[in-house]
Amino acid sequence: MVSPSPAARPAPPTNVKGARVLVVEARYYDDISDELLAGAQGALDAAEAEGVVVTVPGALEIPAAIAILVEEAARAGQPYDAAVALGCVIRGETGHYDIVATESARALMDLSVIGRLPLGNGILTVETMEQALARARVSDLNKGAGAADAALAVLALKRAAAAAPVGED
Ligand SMILES: Nc1c(NC[C@H](O)[C@H](O)[C@H](O)CO)[nH]c(=O)[nH]c1=O
Ligand SMILES: CC(=O)[C@@H](O)COP(=O)(O)O
Repeated sequence: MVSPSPAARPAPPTNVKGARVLVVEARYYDDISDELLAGAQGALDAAEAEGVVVTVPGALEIPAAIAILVEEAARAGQPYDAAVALGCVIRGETGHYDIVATESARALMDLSVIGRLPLGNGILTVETMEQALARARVSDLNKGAGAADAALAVLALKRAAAAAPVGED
């Protein structure tokens, strides 16, 4: 089996400075969440974006939390520019793993595509705690930063498209 290696992280986009990013973390495993959050916050800091962190019980609650908070922030005139989902789903004895892993991912994809919301999915779906730690640790695969980087990359694309719509003379 190929061992994953830390992916080279991209330089932060230049047009996301000051972005307001909602970070929703499912604090199901504290040690994992600490690492994912530190990684995501580091990526947002590097891009000079503002992270607003909200905690929910588990991965299944993340999509609804994002949907609710994004809508309320827009209504309040303080919209979020992007969102990051952080969590860890570790397979147990039953099929519940498949529900939690698949449904949270599916709902996040729908939220992002339908809502045109730049969204990074940092919900780990793994077999063991060891796999989770290797992916969560900032000093290792740093998947929290990867999720934040992904959200910022799509936000940069969105802002660039808005600034110069395709086909405009
Ligand atoms: N087993 C894991 C869960 N399960 C809980 C669900 O996410 C949800 O909170 C519950 O079904 C109530 O709606 N959540 C994780 O984030 N990680 C797990 O490993
Ligand atoms: C991912 C889960 O929901 C899982 O941790 C629950 O464990 P089990 O399948 O043994 O109930």
